[in-house]
Amino acid sequence: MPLPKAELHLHIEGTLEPELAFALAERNGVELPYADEDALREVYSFSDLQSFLDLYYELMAVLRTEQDFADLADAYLARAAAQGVRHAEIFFDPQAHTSRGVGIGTVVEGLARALDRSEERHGVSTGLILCFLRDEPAESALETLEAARPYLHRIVGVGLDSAEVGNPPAKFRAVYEAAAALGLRRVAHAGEEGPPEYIAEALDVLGVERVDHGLRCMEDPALVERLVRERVPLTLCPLSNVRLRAVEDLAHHPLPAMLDAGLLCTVNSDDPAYFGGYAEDNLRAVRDTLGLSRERLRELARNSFLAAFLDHDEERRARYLAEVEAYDFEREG
Ligand SMILES: Nc1ncnc2[nH]cnc12
Ligand SMILES: [Zn+2]
Repeated sequence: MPLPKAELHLHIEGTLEPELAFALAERNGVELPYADEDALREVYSFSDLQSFLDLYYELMAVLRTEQDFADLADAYLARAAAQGVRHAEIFFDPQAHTSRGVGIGTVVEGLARALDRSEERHGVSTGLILCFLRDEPAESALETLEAARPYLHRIVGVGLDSAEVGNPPAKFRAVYEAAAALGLRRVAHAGEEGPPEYIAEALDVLGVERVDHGLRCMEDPALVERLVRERVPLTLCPLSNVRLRAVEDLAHHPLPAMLDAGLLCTVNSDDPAYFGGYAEDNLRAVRDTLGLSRERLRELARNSFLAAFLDHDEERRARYLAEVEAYDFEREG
C-alpha cells in the first residue's frame, strides 16, 4: 500500500485519459481531430502552460452529460485510491463547460454522482473546489459564482486557474469577497509561471488559505519567510512543473530547498492524464530523483492532511494523520 496522502491540487478535467476521451467522443458523437489514442498522446508535448491549456480545453468537448462527468470522476477516484490517496479536494472549471453550452448543474451533479459514492467504493473522502478562469473577465467569475448558488452545499471552496501571467489575483478581488461571504474556503494558483508578487497578492487581496504551486516564492526570501511564519500550505506539482517547463528538469526542482526552508509543502498531480503521473507517481519521482528521505516523504504526507479542508471533521483528519505516522516503509516498500 502506498503512503496515505491527501490530494489537494487536481483538476478533474486534467484526469481525462485518451482512452476515456475517445470513449466519450464516440458516446456523444463528437469528432476528435486525432486518429487514435496514440496519435493524441503524441501531442502531449508542451512548451509552457498555454500550450497545455489549448489541448486541455479542446479535449473537454467530449464532456457533455452528467454521466460523462460522473465517469470521469469515478475513473480518477479509482486511480487515486490505488495511489494511496485517502482524501481528494478536486478542482473543476465550470466556465470551460458553460461556454460550450453545458450547464453548471450538469457538471456539479455529474461529479457529485461519483463523489457521493467515493468513500464506499474507493475509500476516498472528497471535496469540490470551483475554479474561476483568470483569463476570462472578472464579471464572468461573478456570474459563475451566482450560477453555482444552488449547488454550494456540494462545494467547499473556490480557486483560480488558467493563464496566469497578465491576470493577477487582484482582478478577482470582488468574487473572492463574495465567496468568503458565502462561507467558501479560498485557494488560488500563484507563482507557477507568474511572479512572486502574485503570491503575496493572492494572500493579501484574495485572502487565500493555500497557494497552488507557489513555486516562484523561492525568488523572494522575505516572501518565503512570511509563508513559513504564517504556515501557508503550498500545493506543488513536480511532474507538471517539468512538463510545462516551469523547472529545467526534475533534478532542478526546488522542493528539497523549499522543505529545508521550512515551507509547508505538499505534492500533487495537477493534470495527471497529461503530465505522466498521479499522486504516488509524483512522490516516487521526487524521491528517486531528488533523494528525499523517508522522513521527508512522511512530512509531505502529513502536510497534505494538515492542509486539507477537514476542519469540519477533525476526527477524520486525526485518523488520516495517525495512518501517516504508522506507515511502515520497510513493510510496504
Ligand atoms: N497547471 C495549471 N495551471 C493553471 N491552470 C490550470 N488548469 C489546469 N491545470 C492548470
Ligand atoms: Zn493546477
